Amino acid sequence: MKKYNLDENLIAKFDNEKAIVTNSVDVFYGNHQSIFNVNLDFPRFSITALIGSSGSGKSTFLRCLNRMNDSIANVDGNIMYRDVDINSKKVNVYEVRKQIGMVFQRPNPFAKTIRDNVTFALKKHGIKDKEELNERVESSLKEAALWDEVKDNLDKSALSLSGGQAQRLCIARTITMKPDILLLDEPASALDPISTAKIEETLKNLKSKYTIIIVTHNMQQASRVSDYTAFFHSGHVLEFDKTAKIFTTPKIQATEDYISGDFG
Ligand SMILES: Nc1ncnc2c1ncn2[C@@H]1O[C@H](COP(=O)(O)OP(=O)(O)OP(=O)(O)O)[C@@H](O)[C@H]1O
Repeated sequence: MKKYNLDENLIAKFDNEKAIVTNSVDVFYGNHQSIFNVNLDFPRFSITALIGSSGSGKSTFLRCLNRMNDSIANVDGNIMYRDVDINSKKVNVYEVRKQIGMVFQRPNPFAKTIRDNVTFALKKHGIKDKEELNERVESSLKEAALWDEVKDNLDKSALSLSGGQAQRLCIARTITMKPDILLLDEPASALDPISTAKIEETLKNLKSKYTIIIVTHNMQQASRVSDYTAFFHSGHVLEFDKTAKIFTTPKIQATEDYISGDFG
């Protein structure tokens, strides 16, 4: 395995408004440290890709951003969202997840109707008005680019959807809560190229309303959809910059080796 200089990290800062900022984030699974001193500013209304080889810490870091590591790891450092450190145990995790939603690698619709998948969380939060629920179903499915395909079958089981449709339903289910930030952990890795293209198109359309942070192994996908890219290696972020820069003129050898496939 090649050795890279972990001190040589190049984290660009931008003037854009920030959606979420991490300061000195370290993550420990028991005694094993998986994330080291990550300081990243995520620009608002843009897509940031987290790239890096398997085990480099992308998912662990992503999960810190809406407290999904609470029961499995110790997370140190500050994660600032709207002037609040959401890593503080005093902060209500359910409130955090209302603002910062997550979509997982495998589409995981509930064994309910398409409509009920979208309204489930809304009803839990006390929204009962039928008209409002119907409006939210339509607008969320439209935003997730699924409405045209399912509008005549809203009361059919979500389990009858294809993998790509189910993943767009999971996106609709998340955005129906009107979050600020959408986290996606390899959302297209289980999908065929056509479904993947639809997800990518959907994400590009969503970034006018949401800040999106996506973990991907797929370099073409990172270069197609993202505005910014963070390169993870052994739990460190070695380089963060505009995606166009990372993919054309990376500043360090490790990034160049990773994106050109000459890494390990
Ligand atoms: N639940 C867990 N318990 C203990 N160690 C874990 C756990 N999850 C991840 N790790 C360790 O943390 C490190 C980072 O893993 P993580 O899954 O975050 O990397 P990744 O870059 O997302 O990898 P992949 O691309 O394969 O999903 C690895 O050493 C992994 O073994």
